[in-house]
Amino acid sequence: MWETLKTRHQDVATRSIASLFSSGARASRFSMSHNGLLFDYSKTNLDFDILNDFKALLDDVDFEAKREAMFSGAAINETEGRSVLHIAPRVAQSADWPEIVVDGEHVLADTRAGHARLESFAHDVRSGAWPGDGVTITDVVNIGIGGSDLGPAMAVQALSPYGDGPKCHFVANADGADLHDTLFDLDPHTTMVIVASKSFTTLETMQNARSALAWMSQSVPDAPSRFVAISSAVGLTSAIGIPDSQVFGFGSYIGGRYSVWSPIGLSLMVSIGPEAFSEFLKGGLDMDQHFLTTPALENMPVLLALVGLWHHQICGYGTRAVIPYEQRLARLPAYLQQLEMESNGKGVDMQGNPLEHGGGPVVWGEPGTNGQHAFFQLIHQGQQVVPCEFLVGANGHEPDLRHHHKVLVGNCLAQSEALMRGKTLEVAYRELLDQGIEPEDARLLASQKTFSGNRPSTTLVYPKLTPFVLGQIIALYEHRVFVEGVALGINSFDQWGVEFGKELARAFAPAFEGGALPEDANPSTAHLLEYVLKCEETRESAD
Ligand SMILES: O=P(O)(O)OC[C@H]1O[C@](O)(CO)[C@@H](O)[C@@H]1O
Repeated sequence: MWETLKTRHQDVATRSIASLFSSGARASRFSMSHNGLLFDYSKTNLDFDILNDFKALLDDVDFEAKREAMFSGAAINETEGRSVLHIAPRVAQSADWPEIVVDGEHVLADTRAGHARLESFAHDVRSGAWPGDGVTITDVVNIGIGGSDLGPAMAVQALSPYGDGPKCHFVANADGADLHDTLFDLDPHTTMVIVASKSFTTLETMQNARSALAWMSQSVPDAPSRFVAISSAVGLTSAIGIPDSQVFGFGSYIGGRYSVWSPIGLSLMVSIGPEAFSEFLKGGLDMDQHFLTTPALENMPVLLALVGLWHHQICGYGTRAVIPYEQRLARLPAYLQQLEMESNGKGVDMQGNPLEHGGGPVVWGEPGTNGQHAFFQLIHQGQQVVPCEFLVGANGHEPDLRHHHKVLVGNCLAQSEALMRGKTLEVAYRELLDQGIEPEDARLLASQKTFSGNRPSTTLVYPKLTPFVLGQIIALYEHRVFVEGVALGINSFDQWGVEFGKELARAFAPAFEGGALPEDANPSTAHLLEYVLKCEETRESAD
């Protein structure tokens, strides 16, 4: 099917997307809605023949059976020998969802019990009942990195209008500046620290946790009592003395970058409250039900994936820009970078063979309208085509600033229109003449003001960024990653590619304590280190 799709691409490569609208019904036929969300992919070069070829491709790779396997708890993460059940916290919200049994463990029953315990703890923190010494927690510092940071950080910001609990802060980087700048003006007496790490071995997180504990110990006599641990490796959490009653575990079948739904989302739960957090889970559940039961070509995550495969694998566009017209989704592109690039940024298939059709694209982005004043120049006139994925809410949370929202939405719609429509040399020239520019100057300037157009984009419209809607959106993207991974033959749930760099960082550590670099270190690396150490000595003697 890949070859058929590539041939189709050759046939339609020069076709104008705008011309596809001449049939009149394209806008409604190449968009779909589900429970408040509208996904419009009409401003792409996809047609029904292409979609049907993709459907055949999904049949070839047994997509429906693989989807069923994920939901039923089969060990589809083969290289780590694990099930993939980030859906568990969501489907556990439905009393009727059939139990999922993995290695004799009743996943949903366990998930519900763990969730109830977490909810009770979050209630206590929010009400001031915890820590119980007359202190009310005003600030929460989540120490974690990757999936133990990006999901909660993105969601806390996204749902800030619902945030009526303690203020949440996030520390991820090994750079001490991150911890320093966060703790700088916090009161240790009223601060709770969450150490969030699935493995509880991640270097950055462990170092930040120890330094935060030292900071807390200067003022709070029983500092570990203000710490909470969240991990799949609960046996390791005692290393920093966190009491068992403040340790919340979750199953290893929930991958780090898929873990915002699990206890890793505690900071979000404390911020918006357990009821609103349940709404977030229910939004995810809504998307799960849709994804699991809807035919492929009416299925939102599948369609999102097919657009992605069409643009990257077939058209050869190297990157995908995600542009939320929603300031509070400022961290969504970073969140999706991990979700998509750590999942599908692979070079080999499940059997270890080089991927025939490549892995996932580079994902990047910024909120609109800011991006318009930064990188949209290239998107409109640069020589490479960057498919854009716009997201926009029909409503904002600021009724008094509704006029701002109209401008925001207007800009979003204008971008997708301009990208597709373009502007010919002739039109640009005429416009300049109409402005009274001399013909010779107009001719010169017109080429600068020409837009090739025919640049694809999709738009996801949601009613308002509520906890439920955010849950729908995040689950939508997660399932998209799964579909793309299945189509390409990738295991989307391991991340061996990040291990080698970690190994070398560990091996280099002694060189900073008077030891030596490993013998096989490259001379360039040795030269850089020598320079750093020299500067460090200079700084110390200057002190
Ligand atoms: O939650 P942990 O185990 O500290 O891992 C943090 C992150 O590190 C990674 O393993 C990559 O190094 C991610 O997959 C994960 O989200």
